[in-house]
This record gives sequence, C-alpha cells and structure tokens, in this order.
Amino acid sequence: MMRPVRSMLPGQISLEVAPIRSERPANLRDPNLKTGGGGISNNRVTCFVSQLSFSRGDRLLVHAKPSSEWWWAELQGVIGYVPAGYLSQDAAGEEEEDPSIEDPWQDEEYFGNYGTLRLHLEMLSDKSRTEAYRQVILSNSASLSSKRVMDLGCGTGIISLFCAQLARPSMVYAVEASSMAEYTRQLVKQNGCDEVVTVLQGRAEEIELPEQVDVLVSEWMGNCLLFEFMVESVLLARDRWLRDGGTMWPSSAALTLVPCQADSYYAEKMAFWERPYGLDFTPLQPLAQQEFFTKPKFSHIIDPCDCLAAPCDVISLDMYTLQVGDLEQMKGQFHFCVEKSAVFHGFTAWFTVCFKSLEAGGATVELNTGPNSGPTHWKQTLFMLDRPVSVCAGDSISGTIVLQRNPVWRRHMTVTLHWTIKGSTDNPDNAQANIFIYYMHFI
Ligand SMILES: C[S@@+](CC[C@H](N)C(=O)[O-])C[C@H]1O[C@@H](n2cnc3c(N)ncnc32)[C@H](O)[C@@H]1O
Repeated sequence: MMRPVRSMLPGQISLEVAPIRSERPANLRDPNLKTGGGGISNNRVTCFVSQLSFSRGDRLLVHAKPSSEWWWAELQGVIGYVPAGYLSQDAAGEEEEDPSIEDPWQDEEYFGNYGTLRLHLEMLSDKSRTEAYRQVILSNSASLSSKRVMDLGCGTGIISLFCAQLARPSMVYAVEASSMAEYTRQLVKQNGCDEVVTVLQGRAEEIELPEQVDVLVSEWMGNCLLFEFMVESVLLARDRWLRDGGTMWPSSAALTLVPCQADSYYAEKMAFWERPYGLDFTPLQPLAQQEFFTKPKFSHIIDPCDCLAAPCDVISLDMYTLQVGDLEQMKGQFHFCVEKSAVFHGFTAWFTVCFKSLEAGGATVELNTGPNSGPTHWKQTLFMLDRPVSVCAGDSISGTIVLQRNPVWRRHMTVTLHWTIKGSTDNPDNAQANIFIYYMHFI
C-alpha cells in the first residue's frame, strides 16, 4: 500500500499540497481548513496533514479506518494519517464521534450550489461539452427509438431535452437532487417534452423508477476527472437501474498527463519576488513556493507548445466494469520522452470521455478537455514542481500517479505524483535521477 506520509529520504523532495477551490462545484467546503459555522465545527480551525505527528500517551480521535495499516485520526485540531499499529484502544474503550464530520458528502453545500444558476450557466455556455452530448443523442437517434433512458443529474434537463427532441425514446427519467429540479419540470413542459420526460427530484441513490432503463447517460466529470466523485452515484444507479446489456454514456474515460513548462505562471508567482521595485524580496520565495506551488492550479490553460513530451493516459475507466470500490485508490504509470530542451515546471492533467455508438458502424463521440481540442469550462489542471528543472531532448521522465480518495470527505482526493528524470546518454550532465514526491489535495 502507498505510504500516505511525507518522507524526507536522501534524494527525495516531498511536498504536501494544500487545497484550493475549483470552479465546479463552487464553494464546496475546504476539508483541509474548517472554520466554525454551518454546524461544521465550533469556531475551531482544523488542519489536515498527510501524516499526523503524535507522541506516546497522546489520545487521538480516530475518524476512519481506510485500511488495516493506516487510520485517519485527529489530535488537537490536526487531522491526518497515523499508522494503526502504533495505537491502542482507549482504556475506557469509548469511540468518540467527531460532531464536525456530519456530512462527509457535503451534500447540503454541493446540491445547494447546483440549485443556483451560476454553475448551470457555466456548463451550458461550454459549447464543446454540451454539443458533445447533443452529438451523441443525434448520431444515435435511430437506436434510441422506443428506448428507456435515465439522465442522472439532469440539472436544467438539457440532455433529456436533446433526447426528447432529437430522438424518440419511450421515456426519459430525468433525475436531479438539487432544487433546480423544480425549474427543470417547468422547462420540460415549456418545451413540449412532458409526455416523454419525467423529472424526479431526489438523490439517484434513493429514487425509485418504475422499470429498468436501456441507457444511462450522465455528465458526472469533475476537475481531474474524478473530483466531486459523482461517478459513484452513476455506478450505483448502473447496478440498480440499467438492464443487462444496457448502454452507459460516457462508456469510458481517461485521465491524461504531460510534463510541461509554465513560464508565465512561474514568473508571476515566484520570479516576481526576485527584485520588485529594485528590492531583494527573495526571503519570501519559500513562502511563495508553499502558498502557490503546493496546490494544483485548476483552470490552467496550457498552450500545446508548453507540452514537453507526447501526453500519456495514466488512468483509464471502463464505465461498464468499474466498481465503486475501485475509486478508493487508482494508480497509473507514465513514461515520457522529452522532445525539446526546456525548463520543466510541472505536470498538466486533463481528461477525455468516449460515448460508444449504438448504430452499426457508428462513430464513437469523444469529449476531450485537452489543449488540442476546443476549450471547456474544466480547462486543465497544473501541478507545479517546487523548483523548475532543466531538461533536454531525449531525457526521460517516468513515474507513477496515485489518486487516493479521502476517507472522510468523500468528494475529495489526494493526488500523489512520484517520478524520476533520467538524462539521455547524449546529455551526461543531466544523467542524475531526481525523485520528487507530491501530495495534492483536491477540493
Ligand atoms: C455536472 S452537472 C450536469 C447537469 C446537466 N446534466 C448538464 O449537462 O448540464 C451534475 C448535476 O447532477 C446533480 N447530481 C449530482 N449527484 C447527484 C445524485 N447523486 N443524484 C441526483 N442528482 C445528482 C447535480 O445537482 C447537478 O445538477
């Protein structure tokens, strides 16, 4: 099992990456820094770390036991992993519940955000995304005839409306947990689709359908593909409501990574401190590194010229066979051959989803959020190194990525990148191997 701690071994650099907010869903509470209010905690600040330090005799509150080796525990407002073997049960044998962890899915906040127009405006304004779903329905219209469809997380009902208007399904069950469902009903009626589309308000895990469906369609993808973990709801609905041999849209998904340069971001956040107004502000650079580079930068737009190698798919999901348990920890590998001499500032990630065709010989529709496709509201995600590294054409960058789902805050995950750089034989100056370890918390 991955050791979920920071280690400082010779030749290793490790960084713990603090959380930041993503565009979508907005304001999902930062699990790494919780302040009072909203019934979340009592005006105390709780800090999350990868590994919790403790001494003999300390009394820890255990929140979760994600594995037999590593538990998720709290000591004096700091929460992190502890090796289970170092703990023994309290003499009183009491297992206290932390009242601050009431809603690990943060549903009130999450569905509260989807109950407002801001996110729906952002999603519907995203032409690449919305047109891809429209194209899926249009190019499969003949096969969708008389089919029963479930649109999981229908939002304003856009995909259900495409189904009703572009194809002739017998029924579309449009499921939406947020209060937007009340408006979706009106939109369905307003557009004359109420004979085909039935809006069901509730969590997909809890609603009852009168029958199984032939097609389960959903737009569930978050930043770095998995953030939000709405995919869990899709898998549970698949197992319950999709008939044997039914269709999943998307049918597959992949997370892609590339090493990159990020000159302007580096200049803006780090080089800035070198000589502002003719003064030496370099003592602030370690702080800048901690504040800006130990978090992934969401909404990054990478210029294809900044990619230092051919991108590599690091995680691939088959939506027919993927299991909820698989989401706890996903591992991938990468090997890049550097194509040009440049400064290596970090890695950029994005995702692609595919919709297999129901028509004989029909083309698969693809929604690619990478730099060589149309822009989307997800943009890309940048992981900065703590220090840039010069690389040369022919060098190789190889390593692993681990997406570790947060054992408490179920919509969040940690991304760990571990890699080595090997200089090409043409470039002996760069033949040393560097190992960096990153821990990145997504919220
Ligand atoms: C990314 S939005 C997509 C909305 C719409 N399908 C579209 O394409 O514009 C996801 C929607 O799914 C809803 N949702 C997320 N999890 C859900 C669940 N378990 N049950 C029902 N709705 C859910 C959210 O409230 C949100 O409106």
